[in-house]
Order: sequence, then C-alpha cells, then structure tokens
Amino acid sequence: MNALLSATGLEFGPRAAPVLRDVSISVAPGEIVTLVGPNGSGKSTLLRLLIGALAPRRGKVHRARGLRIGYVPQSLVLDASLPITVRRFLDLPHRVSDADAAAALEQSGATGLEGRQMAALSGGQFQRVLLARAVLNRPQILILDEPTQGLDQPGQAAFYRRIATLRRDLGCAVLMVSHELHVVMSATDRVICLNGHVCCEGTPEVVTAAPAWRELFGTGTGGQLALYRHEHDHAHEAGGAAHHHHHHSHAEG
Ligand SMILES: Nc1ncnc2c1ncn2[C@@H]1O[C@H](COP(=O)(O)OP(=O)(O)OP(=O)(O)O)[C@@H](O)[C@H]1O
Repeated sequence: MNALLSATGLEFGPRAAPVLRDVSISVAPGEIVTLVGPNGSGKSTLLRLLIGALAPRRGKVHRARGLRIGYVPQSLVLDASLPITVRRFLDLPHRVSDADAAAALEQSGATGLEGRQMAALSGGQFQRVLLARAVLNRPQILILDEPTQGLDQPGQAAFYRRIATLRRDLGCAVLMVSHELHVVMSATDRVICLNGHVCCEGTPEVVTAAPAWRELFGTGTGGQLALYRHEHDHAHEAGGAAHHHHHHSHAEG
C-alpha cells in the first residue's frame, strides 16, 4: 500500500513511563481514520509525532515526498488583547489571496466571516475557521485533533458531514482524534484504538467487537452503536428531528 503517512515502532516519553510504545500506523490516500482512546492515552502526542512537531525516542515516521498536511490543533489560545480578524488570521503563516481565503472559508462552512474578530467567534465558527486555514494548504491529508470539542451534538454531526464533503471535494485523507464514538463510527473508514499502544484497529464493526475495545469503553457502546447504525441506515441527514432522535438513542449506557 502506498501510504501518505506512516510510522513504525514509535516510542515516546520516559522509558520507565512511556507515553507511546511500539505504535505503528499508516494512512492511505483518501481514507478517514479516527483515533480513539481514553484521556492521556497519547492521541495528541501521536498526531504531533506524525506531523513532525515532536521527535520519537525510537521508531520512524514516513511522510510521502512533499506531503501537504492540513493540521487543526486541539486548542489554540489566541490573546484576546491582540485583535485579529478572520481574514488576517488566514494570512498566518503565509499570505493568501482574497479568492483563496474566500474559497477555503466556503469549503469549511464559514462563508463571509472575513471581517469578524477571531475573539468574537462562537466555538463552532472558530473551529470552522481553523479548518479553513488547514484547507488553504490544499492538503493531501487533514489531521484534526478533537475538532468538535465544545460543539453541541448537532454541531458535531454537521462538522463530521463537512469533513466527509471536504474529503470528497479535496480528495484528501483524514486522520482525526475524537471522543464522540457514536458519530465517529458512522463517519469513519477505520478506527484505531490507542492506549499507549494500539489496542485494536479496523473497521468500526471489527473494532467494537474486539475485547480490548470492550474493556476500555464497556459493552454499552456496542448497543448504542447498533442503535445509531440502525437509524443512520434510514438516512436522515439534516433536520432537527434527526438530532433529537439521535440524542435519545445515545443516552449513556
Ligand atoms: N512533550 C511531552 N513529553 C513527555 N510527555 C508528554 C509530552 N506531551 C504530552 N505528554 C504526556 O503524554 C500523555 C498523553 O498525552 P496526550 O495529550 O497525547 O493524550 P491524549 O490521548 O491526546 O489525551 P486527551 O484525550 O486528554 O486529549 C500525558 O500524560 C502527557 O502528560
């Protein structure tokens, strides 16, 4: 397989208490891969190793030659005392044309926000602007670290639909971290469950049946997933009724 991005035998953190041990991963062109795992299981660290922001103690990361990565970090704290408009934010770190900025905003569902102050955006708008900045790089792979953090459930669902559309339009692969298991499962080609090491990986169906998954997330998840899939098969993509419906079927189990 010609992976866009891959890693083998990654080790990170102190030997006595490794954050990651023997982690191998690869992402093929066009696929959507989701990393799941408990807090502190090394998901963000793995993404940062893959983009080259951190160096592993052992192991290797391989990026396809000239690979264009669009990275959306888990959080970005902007100094509210330094005003910056969305348009100027999109010029960081490289200036872009107005046409490219407008196109990226449109692709990210943030049309017309150019003149707004970054500090005045809602959480959902902020995430979409971060996504627009990642899209500007014409990425072959989008790497998203908990992109829907702080969004309500309809907001999350809309965000994942947008990711699917972007994947189709840009032809890019997507590697993301998420805690929203039920939504992720419906929007993902492959799931990798991380807990310092790769516990299990595969299609959503395979992973949720794995004993390691059940240990981490309990058997309730399987039931919720079945419910979600059932509803999802009935295809109600947009509209408040669908969200309402989903909300009920995803009560904690
Ligand atoms: N540069 C670093 N050096 C050493 N340890 C680190 C470094 N960065 C993070 N860690 C540690 O690695 C562990 C995993 O952190 P990480 O942020 O990767 O987890 P996560 O799975 O993304 O968690 P969450 O779901 O809470 O976001 C944490 O214990 C953290 O303190």
